[in-house]
Amino acid sequence: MDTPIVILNYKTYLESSGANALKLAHDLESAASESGITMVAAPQAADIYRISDEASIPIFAQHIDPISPGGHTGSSLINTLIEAGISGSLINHSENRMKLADIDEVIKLCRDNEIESCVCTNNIETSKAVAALAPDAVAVEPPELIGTGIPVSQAQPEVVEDTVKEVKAINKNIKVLCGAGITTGDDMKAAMDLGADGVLLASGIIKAESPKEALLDLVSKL
Ligand SMILES: O=C(CO)COP(=O)(O)O
Repeated sequence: MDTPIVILNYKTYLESSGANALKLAHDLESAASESGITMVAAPQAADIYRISDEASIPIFAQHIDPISPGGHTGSSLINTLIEAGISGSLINHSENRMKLADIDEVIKLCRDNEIESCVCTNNIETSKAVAALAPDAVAVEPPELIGTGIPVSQAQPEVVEDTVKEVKAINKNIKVLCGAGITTGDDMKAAMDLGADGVLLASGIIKAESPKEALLDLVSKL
């Protein structure tokens, strides 16, 4: 089996913005090299180049717009994000939801540009719908648990287990991650025991006193 994946969604916390975004990237870099676990940073668009210039870690965008080059003021163009240093993107995060047709368009843009697509979903049913679009990964995150510190893998294990089962039945090549409230080694181990390929998380690491120690604790039970 492939190694577990950790994606850290930087969101728009001050602790993960600007100079702090780079500091966190170095924490991810050293935690990944000490643990051997793949750790991906998903910073704000404005911080992507800063991180790719200074750190050696995979970087995902938090969002890509379903557009081609031209007149789209204020949008995030995939070509520019790739040049800035991304190798993948989150799509349809609960805090930035998209229409189904636009999700499909962005998955295709990622495929055509040979970068990874990770579509966020809110439950088992939307995970099944998205699996039909064949992204590289689906990340199921019940919105009511996001930012609460209550881990989906322990509070709603059936959501993780059934999403894995249903998505893999549609397309076994799609990786299934879970997120919302994931913080500790026990939370991540519970996710992996339920069949997940990894976790997508934010506040538990970003708000920790030592993000690097929190990352090492996260993967300590694997
Ligand atoms: O939305 C999330 C990651 O994309 C989860 O956020 P928290 O880890 O803060 O609950």
